[in-house]
Amino acid sequence: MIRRIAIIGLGTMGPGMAARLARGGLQVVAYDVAPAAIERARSMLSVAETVLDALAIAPPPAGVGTVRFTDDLGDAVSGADLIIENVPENISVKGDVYRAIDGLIASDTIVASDTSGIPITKLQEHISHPERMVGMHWSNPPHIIPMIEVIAGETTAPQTVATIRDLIRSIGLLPVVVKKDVPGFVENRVLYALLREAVDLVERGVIDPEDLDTCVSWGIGYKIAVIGPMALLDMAGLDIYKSVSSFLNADLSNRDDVAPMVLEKTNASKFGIKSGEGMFSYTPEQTKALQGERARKLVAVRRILEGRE
Ligand SMILES: NC(=O)C1=CN([C@@H]2O[C@H](COP(=O)(O)OP(=O)(O)OC[C@H]3O[C@@H](n4cnc5c(N)ncnc54)[C@H](O)[C@@H]3O)[C@@H](O)[C@H]2O)C=CC1
Ligand SMILES: Cc1ncc(C=O)c(C(=O)O)c1O
Repeated sequence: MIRRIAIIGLGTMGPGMAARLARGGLQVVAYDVAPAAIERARSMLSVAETVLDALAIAPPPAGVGTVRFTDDLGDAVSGADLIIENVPENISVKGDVYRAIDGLIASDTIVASDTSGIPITKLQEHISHPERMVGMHWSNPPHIIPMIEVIAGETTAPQTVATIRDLIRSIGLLPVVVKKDVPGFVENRVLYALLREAVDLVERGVIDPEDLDTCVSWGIGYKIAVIGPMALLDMAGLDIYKSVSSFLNADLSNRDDVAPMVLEKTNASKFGIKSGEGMFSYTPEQTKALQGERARKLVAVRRILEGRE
C-alpha cells in the first residue's frame, strides 16, 4: 500500500505531480538539489491547486494529502513507500540519484522514473533492487493530463507494475501499461514522429510555424482527442490509408539526427518558454497569461471529454 511518496526533482514536472498526488490523499515529500527550484515549486503548488479545484477533483479528508518540501535527500526518502525520480533526462544524472538513495531506502521501496523515454532496463543497472524499479511516465502538465504510462524493465517484478497501476487508478487517473520497454515508450514515440515531421516542414519552408500549429491543432489535435488513431483509421477507411500511405510514407521525414533548426536554437540557448525564446518569443507577462489561458482551456476540454459539461 502506497501512502508516502518522495518526489526527487522539482523542475517542470515535479510541482504539478506533487499537487496531484496530494489531492489524491497521499503524503508527499518534495526534494530538489537546487534551493531556487524548491522556492519556485512552492509557488507553483498553489497555482496547480487552483487548477485542480477547477477540474472539480475533490480534496482529500483533512489531515491527509499533504506536500512538505525539504532540502535534505535523506529526509525526503526516509519512510517512503514510493520514490518518483524526476531529474533531467540523462542516464548519468539519474544513476547518481539511484546510487545516492540506494542505502537510504528499504528494500521494498518502489523507485519509479518519470523518464521521457530512457529504457527502464538501462536505469535498472544503477540500483540494487531492480525488481522494484518501474517507469511512471507522466505527461506535461502533470496535474491536468490524466494518462500515465507504466513501463516494466527486464527485471521489474509484475507486482511492482501492478502496485503503480493500482495507485494511479485509485486517485482517479488513467494508467496505460506499456508491454515492451522500447525507447520513448508509446506516447513519445508517437509525439516525436509528429514533431520530426512538423520541424522538417517548417525547416523546409513548406509552412510558417504559426500556420503549422493552426493546421495540427485544429485539423488533427482537436479530432484526435475524441477519436484515437486506431479509431481514426476506421473512420477514414483502411483502403484510403492504404492508398495514401503507399506514396506518402516514402516522402515523410526519416532523419535520424536532431534537425539543424533545433541545434541552431539550442546552441544559442533558445529553449522556449523557460528562456524567453524558442520557436516563438515570450515576455514574462505573455508567459504568465499563456499558462493561465492554456490551463483554462485544457480544464474546459477535459471536463467536456469526461462528459461533465
Ligand atoms: N518537461 C516535460 O514536458 C516532461 C519531462 N519528463 C521527464 O521528467 C524528468 C524531469 O523533467 P523536467 O521536470 O522537465 O526537468 P527540469 O530540468 O525542468 O527539472 C529537473 C529538476 O531536477 C533537479 N535536479 C537535478 N539534479 C538533481 C539531483 N541530483 N537531485 C535532485 N534534484 C535534481 C534540478 O534542479 C531541476 O529542478 C525528465 O526525465 C524528463 O524527460 C516527463 C514528462 C514530460
Ligand atoms: C516535447 C515533449 N517531450 C517529452 C514530453 C514528455 O515526456 C512532452 C510532454 O508534453 O509530456 C513533450 O511535450
